[in-house]
Amino acid sequence: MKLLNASQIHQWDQITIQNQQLTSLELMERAAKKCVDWIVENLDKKSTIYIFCGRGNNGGDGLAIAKLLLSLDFNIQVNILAGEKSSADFEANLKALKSTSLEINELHSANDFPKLEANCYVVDALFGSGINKPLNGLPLELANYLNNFSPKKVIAIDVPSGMFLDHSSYGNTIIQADEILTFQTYKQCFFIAENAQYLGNIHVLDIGLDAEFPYTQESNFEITDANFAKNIYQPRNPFGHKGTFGHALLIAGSQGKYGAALMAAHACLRTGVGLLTCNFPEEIAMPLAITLPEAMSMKRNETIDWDKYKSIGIGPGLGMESFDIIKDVLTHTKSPLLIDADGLNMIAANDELKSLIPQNAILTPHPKEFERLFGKTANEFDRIDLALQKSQELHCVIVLKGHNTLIAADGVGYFNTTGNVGLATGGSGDTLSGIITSLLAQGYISKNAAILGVYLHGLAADLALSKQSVESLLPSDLNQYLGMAFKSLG
Ligand SMILES: NC(=O)C1=CN([C@@H]2O[C@H](COP(=O)(O)OP(=O)(O)OC[C@H]3O[C@@H](n4cnc5c(N)ncnc54)[C@H](OP(=O)(O)O)[C@@H]3O)[C@@H](O)[C@H]2O)[C@@H](O)CC1
Ligand SMILES: [K+]
Repeated sequence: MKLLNASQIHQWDQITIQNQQLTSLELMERAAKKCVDWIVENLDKKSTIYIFCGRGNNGGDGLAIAKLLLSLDFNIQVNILAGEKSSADFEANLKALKSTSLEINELHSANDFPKLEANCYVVDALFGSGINKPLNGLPLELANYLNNFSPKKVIAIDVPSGMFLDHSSYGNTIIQADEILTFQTYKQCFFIAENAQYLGNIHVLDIGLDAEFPYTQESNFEITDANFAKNIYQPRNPFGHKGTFGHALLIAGSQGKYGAALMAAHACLRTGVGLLTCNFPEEIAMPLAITLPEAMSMKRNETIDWDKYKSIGIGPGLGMESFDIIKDVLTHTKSPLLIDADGLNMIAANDELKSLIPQNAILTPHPKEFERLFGKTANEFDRIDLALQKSQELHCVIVLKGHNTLIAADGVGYFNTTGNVGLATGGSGDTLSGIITSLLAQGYISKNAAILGVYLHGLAADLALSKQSVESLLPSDLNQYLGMAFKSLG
């Protein structure tokens, strides 16, 4: 699913109004009704709901919500920012609300802020997709007031006020949401870790916007959900033999980091590779044979037959002392390549190695490794832009690992939607390397191996939560759930 920017979302609104022969006020009513359905189902009617409205259409939504809640006998209190300028639909809803018995509190200064009851709810309808500058003045004071109070829940309408949809809000004040009721589609800002503290649970409400419009739009960003993964999944040929599913070579492990190599190998096997050869330190050849008898092994300094392998994965637990082997691989490989961890760190420290990265290689840095490779950026949006730029320059795929891992390929960024914080532990990346190396060996093109690998890795972690908690989850647990993750694609 494409992620649209703020201006495209605004156009989407207009196209829907045209194509469905609606008024914008009717569309607003539809949006408000969806929010109210959610509120009725999820909030405790006994607690007061304080609704804070700006004077644009986000504020208009807030007023339309207030009108509906009033008709359902919810206990509400409505506050609007004082000001001259307002949208037509805001004015129409204000007029309608003023015709009821409800008293409306106008906020001219901080003295007008209501005293919030303990255990109340706050609906944040100050600014939505029309935000065009950081909060300042009275809205800023209000945001600080609400953030300091901590009501039972803050429900943001469309986006938390103060958050830009498609560029960085780094360092700005944003109203902290517990629940976000967003219209029709995810917004790019929801996938950015620097916004994490302001984002709560995100609920996408279908308000029936024009179904065709997103397909007519150019976008540099997409999200990879179940449908996306199903489309790129290649079901296993029932007549296949071990040669059909590729022979992978995994070059990993060093003293003190043997586990990384074993975890990568295990995940590689569980992802369906036909054959796996492990180039691991000699001292773990025996533990490997005992724990993963399906894997073959070779010595670290043994000559590699470059024609033999359908994919090579290098890096998990490799250590920084393996310069010769990474150089050898970068120079000679004829197979699709995945580079992770110390493989990346050695490249970052050496310009010659950097110049040898082959086309279509998959690089899987975490943010620190990314910084070592490509430099520091002022914020996460810039880092993502840099990943897109570097993936084009180097003709490779960059998997920027994080809460919503981004796969940068061909100038497009794909945000992954599976996974949980249980993955934030040593070994997760090694498991991911094994999975992607396996998919490469099975003939997936680099971009699809990276997208599907990241998706399956996250999904296995989500499925593992049926038995584990986000605290207890171990990367090696994922191997047991890769089977279920694959089954969900069939
Ligand atoms: N898309 C859809 O499908 C649907 C959208 N709907 C709703 O419409 C919302 C978008 O509404 P919107 O365009 O009227 O903008 P909104 O966010 O209310 O801002 C209003 C004005 O505030 C101002 N302003 C900006 N930043 C500021 C700041 N920091 N401090 C102070 N002022 C600031 C700025 O005016 P300016 O300052 O430029 O004069 C801006 O024009 C959307 O989020 C959703 O809730 C639904 O109703 C139906 C379906
Ligand atoms: K809002």
